Amino acid sequence: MTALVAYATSGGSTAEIAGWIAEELRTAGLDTRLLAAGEVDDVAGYEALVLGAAMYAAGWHADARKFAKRFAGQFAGRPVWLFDSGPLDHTADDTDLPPNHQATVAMELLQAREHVTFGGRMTAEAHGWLGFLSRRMAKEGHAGDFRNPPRIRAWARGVAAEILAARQGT
Ligand SMILES: Cc1cc2nc3c(=O)[nH]c(=O)nc-3n(C[C@H](O)[C@H](O)[C@H](O)COP(=O)(O)O)c2cc1C
Repeated sequence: MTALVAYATSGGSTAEIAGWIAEELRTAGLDTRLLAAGEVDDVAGYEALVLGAAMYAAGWHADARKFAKRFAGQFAGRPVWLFDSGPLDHTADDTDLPPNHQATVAMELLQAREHVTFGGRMTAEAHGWLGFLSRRMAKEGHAGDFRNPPRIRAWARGVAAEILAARQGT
């Protein structure tokens, strides 16, 4: 049995968070695949899903939105968790941020158990459109890494425990 950790990213920081989560699932003894959301074309074989999205313009990264639509209803009976990463300050750690509209839709489509928001990261070194906008936002004082690996890893250990508990129930 294999868990899937899928992520939607433009600058790579959400992919890194997904990697930390996958590491914790593996440490807990779960066989785990880590894939970009756009690379997933079949979900039939997975016992559980963690889907993560970078947040842009108050919404979810398009690859995560498309994933939720493509696989709507296909995780029935299997546990699903959603996370997003975005705020360039400490609000995600200090408060329980509610899911935005697109995350709420994804929760319904995938019948997710839980949604959580983690802080984001922005560097001025990104390329292309992201680099252009990031440099502008960095000048306004928004650059930085607001991810919290201990919090993310602790959350992932809780997810792993729930996946293992779900196995007992089957
Ligand atoms: C143009 C732009 C728009 C953004 N819009 C939001 C937003 O609406 N809400 C938010 O929480 N974070 C926003 N962010 C911050 C990103 O979500 C954050 O940098 C995130 O870590 C990026 O993830 P990625 O590196 O995986 O693409 C924005 C960043 C950029 C560059």
